[in-house]
Amino acid sequence: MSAAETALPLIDISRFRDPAADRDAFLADIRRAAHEAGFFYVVGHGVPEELTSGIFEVARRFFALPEAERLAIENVNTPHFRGYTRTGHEYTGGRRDWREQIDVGPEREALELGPDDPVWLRLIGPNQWPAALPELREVALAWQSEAQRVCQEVLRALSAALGQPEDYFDAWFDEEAATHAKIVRYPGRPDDGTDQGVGAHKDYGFLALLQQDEIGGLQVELPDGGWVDATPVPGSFILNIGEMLEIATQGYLIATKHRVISPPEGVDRYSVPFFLGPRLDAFVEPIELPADLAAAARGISQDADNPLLSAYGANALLGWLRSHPEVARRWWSDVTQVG
Ligand SMILES: O=C(O)CCC(=O)C(=O)O
Ligand SMILES: [Fe+2]
Repeated sequence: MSAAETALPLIDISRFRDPAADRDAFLADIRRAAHEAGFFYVVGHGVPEELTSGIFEVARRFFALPEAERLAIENVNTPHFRGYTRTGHEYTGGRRDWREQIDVGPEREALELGPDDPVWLRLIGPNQWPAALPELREVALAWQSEAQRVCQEVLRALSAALGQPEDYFDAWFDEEAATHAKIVRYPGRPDDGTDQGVGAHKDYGFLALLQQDEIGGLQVELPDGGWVDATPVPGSFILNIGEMLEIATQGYLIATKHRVISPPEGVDRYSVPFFLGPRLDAFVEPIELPADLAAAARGISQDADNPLLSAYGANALLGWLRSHPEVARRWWSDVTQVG
């Protein structure tokens, strides 16, 4: 499948630093992709093939481990939403997602918190790694660091495309940035007639990056409410705009809804999404856009069931509590107000 046959735009991010490339043409291309679709393929990213195949290889080995080994790092063990989630134990839009996964965040110790500290600081804490597959840690952290590098490069290109200095957002993405990755397996659809691999949603950080295998199933919502396939393009990542960037641009950039349809019975799909979240204490303020872009800003679409809160930590916590009710019940039942 070549990019010309796909419904979403394709951006070669290496053009951003290439002295021989036409910078204005490149910025116009990435601006259009992020404004119109909010979803695009990225090539020219420089992530070694060894790492992209390595992460799928450890993923296959992890999900093939006996259930007891996977459950040894189940996310209900800690309050930080890290570690393993069994198939059918995560929810989107109130409905069960048919996928199993490991959540990985930055390697940090839990904080000693007092009663006046914001509750979302309790999200910070260590990862859980499988004793039976020690190489997963190294590969996952290396992959995550490359995914963050690519996302930050795309964010710098978007900042420039929006008439801002390239480093406009850099301060939110220091070593305390709330980034995270998921290593996901979508089993073939269950025999109960459902096919929700993951239900329709927007991502709530600044940007998300996705490495998907060749199976397909990711779909992206069109402005008219229809859905298009984000067909796999070998060697590419898919990048999409998150809600924080939609807020910062007053809707000039768009956080597009997407979902995953389960593969057919007997087929597994693997994917590795990465979410570029800022520091938990980031407050997202509107960018002053050039007049022509401001005129094309659509405003922010508030969803009554999923209100946008301004401090990133509050949004992130709300998202985690909704999608992982078992962790919420065990570790967060004292929390009645997140923001
Ligand atoms: O696995 C995929 O293709 C997409 C996953 C996704 O959208 C998410 O986890 O937020
Ligand atoms: Fe997503």
